[in-house]
Amino acid sequence: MVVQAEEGLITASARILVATAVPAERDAVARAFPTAGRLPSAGRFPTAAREVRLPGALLCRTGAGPDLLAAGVGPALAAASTAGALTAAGLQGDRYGLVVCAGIGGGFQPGAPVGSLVVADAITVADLGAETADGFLPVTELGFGTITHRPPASAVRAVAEATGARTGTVLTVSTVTGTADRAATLLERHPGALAEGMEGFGVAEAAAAHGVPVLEIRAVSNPVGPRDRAAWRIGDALAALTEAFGKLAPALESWKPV
Ligand SMILES: O=C(O)c1cccc(C(=O)CC[C@H]2O[C@@H](n3cnc4c(=O)[nH]cnc43)[C@H](O)[C@@H]2O)c1
Repeated sequence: MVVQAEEGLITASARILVATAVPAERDAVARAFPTAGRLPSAGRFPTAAREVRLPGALLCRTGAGPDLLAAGVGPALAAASTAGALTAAGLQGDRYGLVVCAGIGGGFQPGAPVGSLVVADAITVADLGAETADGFLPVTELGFGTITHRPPASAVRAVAEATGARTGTVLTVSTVTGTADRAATLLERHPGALAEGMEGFGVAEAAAAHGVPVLEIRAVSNPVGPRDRAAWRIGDALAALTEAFGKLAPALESWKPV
């Protein structure tokens, strides 16, 4: 597989790490790689898969497909787990060429209806900063760090074309949005936001620290807004994730030089 991204050449030997939050999401991605084997009756992984114990996380090496990591819920644990996997690969001299954060997420309405797929052109942390009397200040305005990672545009396009995903900002939050007011505030601050999740920025920080490009793909399981558990469609979103990854392997192969 040869992929040219803005960040550099990803070669035929490049491996892909897919970081989800929970095992159910990881297994939804695994189901898209039938060449890796059948799901064993007693197990969760394709038969060709091998489990590698890493500090704080279990890595599933599918062989034919990408490596899969259930990295944990929230930006901090997802960053720690992803960094561990990237470090382990680097120490073995077998670095990853791409990290993909994938999972279910909330969709801002009407841009990202439940059941739709979103690929991030910006991975932005929404609540890292300071609350002041005059409103929220992002951490960058306090003189620290970054709040946005930008995936390679050519890769984002390839994913969108192959899967039909909508393209926009995916926000990372530490607290799931639960009111219409909060959703409106987030959209006012981030007019390009289509979805929110809890891991993307953490995964992206780890990838950036290792100089590896990152993507984020979210299948929308619920609307962002007033809390309504009856409106969750987690099964449908997991199925959409499987379908998306089924279309992704050829898309990655067809990425063109920028
Ligand atoms: O209790 C609630 O109201 C509630 C609403 C949505 C999601 C949750 C979760 O605990 C799931 C967190 C998990 O799933 C991703 N996720 C899914 N939907 C959203 C969302 O609307 N906003 C943020 N994250 C979401 C997230 O990436 C976590 O991995 C609870």
